[in-house]
This record gives sequence, C-alpha cells and structure tokens, in this order.
Amino acid sequence: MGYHRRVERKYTLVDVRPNPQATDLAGLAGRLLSELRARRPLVQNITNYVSMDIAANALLAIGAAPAMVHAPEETPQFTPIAGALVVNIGTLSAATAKAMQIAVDVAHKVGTPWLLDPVAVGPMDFRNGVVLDLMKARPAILRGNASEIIAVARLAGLTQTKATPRGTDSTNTTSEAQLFCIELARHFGCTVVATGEVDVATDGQQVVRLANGSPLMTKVTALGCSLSSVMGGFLAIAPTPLEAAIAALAVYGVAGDMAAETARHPGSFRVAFIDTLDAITPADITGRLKVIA
Ligand SMILES: Nc1ncnc2c1ncn2[C@@H]1O[C@H](COP(=O)(O)OP(=O)(O)O)[C@@H](O)[C@H]1O
Ligand SMILES: Cc1ncsc1CCOP(=O)(O)O
Ligand SMILES: [Mg+2]
Repeated sequence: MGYHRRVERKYTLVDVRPNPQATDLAGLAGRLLSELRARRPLVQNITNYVSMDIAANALLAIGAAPAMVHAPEETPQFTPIAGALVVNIGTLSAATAKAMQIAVDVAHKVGTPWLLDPVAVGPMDFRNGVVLDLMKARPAILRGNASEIIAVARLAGLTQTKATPRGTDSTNTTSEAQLFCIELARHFGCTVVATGEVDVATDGQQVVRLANGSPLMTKVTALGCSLSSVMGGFLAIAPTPLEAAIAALAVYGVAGDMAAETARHPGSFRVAFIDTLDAITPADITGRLKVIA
C-alpha cells in the first residue's frame, strides 16, 4: 500500500510508493553496472572547464566512453551517434549556451536521451533563462544538488521557496528538496535527482532515497558534475531514466564509501575514488547499499 502526502496546491495527493527493498535496488544497480561495462556506451558531455578531466576519467573508470564534444558545428552530427548527452552549465557563456541549445534540440529530435546538471542555478538571471530554455527540450534526467533543484522548482513557478545556494554548493538538504523533486518530475515529465548526504531520485511516482557516499566527495571539485556524466552512462543503457539514476547513485555512493576507507584527505580521495569506480563490483553494492524507507 503506498502512502500519500499532501503537496502544494497543484497536486492534492501524491502517490509516493514506499521504497522497493534494498536488495531489489542493489540487484538492479549491479545488473546495470555489468551491462554498462559490456556495452561501453558513448557519452557526449557539454560540460564545464573545471570538470572536463575528472568527468571523462570517471566515465572511463566505470566502463563508458566519454566524448567532450561541444562545438555547434559538430553536435548535429555527433549527438545522434551518442548513447546519451550530458549538459552541465557550470562555466556558462553565451557561446556555450548556444551550443547546448543546438545539442539538446538535436537530442530531442533524434531521441538521444539527455541529462541536465543545472550548476549554480538560482542567483543569476542569465543562467536561469538558459535552464528554462534547455528544460523545454525535455531532459530524461535533471540532476542537481538540493539548492539547485529547489531553484529550478522556483523558476518553473512550482514554489515561492528561495533556495540558498553558496556558489556551486548547496546549503539546503535533500529533505527540503524532496517534494520539489516530485513536482518537477511531474511538471516536466522527467526523472529528478537531488543529491547530498541522502540522495533522492523520483519519476514523480516512485521515490527512492539512498544514503551512501562520503563528505569527502564535497571536497573534491566536480564530483557532482562527474556523477552527472556517470549517470549519463547509465542513461544510455538502462530501461528507464529512473533505473539509470538509481544505478548511478548506488554505484557512485558505494564507491565513495569504499574510497573513504583508504583516503582521508581530498587529494588522495580523488585518486582512490576514480580507482574504486574501476574496481567496484555488483557484490560491493549488494553488501553496502543503504536505502532509506
Ligand atoms: N554530506 C555528504 N555525505 C555523503 N555523501 C555526500 C554528501 N554530500 C554530497 N555527497 C555525495 O557527493 C556526490 C555529489 O553530490 P553533491 O555534492 O550534492 O553535488 P554537487 O557537487 O553537484 O553539488 C553525490 O554522490 C552525493 O551523494
Ligand atoms: C567550481 C566550479 N565552478 C564552476 S563549475 C564548478 C565545478 C562544480 O562542480 P560540482 O557541481 O560537481 O560541485
Ligand atoms: Mg554540481
């Protein structure tokens, strides 16, 4: 029996089914990890300068094939052959915004699934307008930290709540963002992921909350951006965007737990984390996944 919550005026009742069992989710993540490694999906990333290297290396380590192709002259030919497209507005400019819009319009037209990471959305009008324009091309997944997700919900007119981001970081929690995830998922017809100490993923019906990961992951720049790229790898091979999001969060969070057992500081953690993305197995996920009911 699902449980119901009253959400803001638009949806009188939200049918939020309780979490599937941890074993179901761990099994799903393990199967999709094996499939990703077998298929090595090509993932196009139009991303920020800060994350280029680590996002590409995170994709390589997990078993996918990154391509940081962003020129408007090339995306019409590249996006159709990519397994998924990841768009990340971290170091946005008018030129990159134009390239992103061309790529997402092509993706929408040819059916290449794509993910938006709305880095630092909220305080700046230019990137807020770009986010709203990009959302019109219907991403399969919207992945941000809690403040970014609340900011997109406000931009979409779903709430008056003002997020409190600090640059590219969040000061909000995913508990504050969870209902906005559900409303955004229903409003845009996509899967929405808010990450933080607890990660939340929803397609507007089912809500999954995972509690893996280490605080050290917030001390290495662009690990959220790299999560979005890795999530793009799962999006290329998973049956649904929600399953892709769950698998990426499970693999990434468990890898964070494992890396934090050997590295205590950011520099060594960055190395240990990329190594763990390469080494992690389905058994590691089954043994360590933390699902919050
Ligand atoms: N306090 C925390 N404890 C454990 N894991 C965390 C914590 N904060 C973030 N993470 C993890 O770090 C990764 C990046 O998330 P986040 O920092 O929310 O994104 P961003 O870097 O885009 O702000 C996610 O896998 C998330 O689960
Ligand atoms: C510091 C910074 N500035 C613009 S993009 C970026 C990286 C943000 O990475 P993440 O969203 O993973 O924290
Ligand atoms: Mg981010």
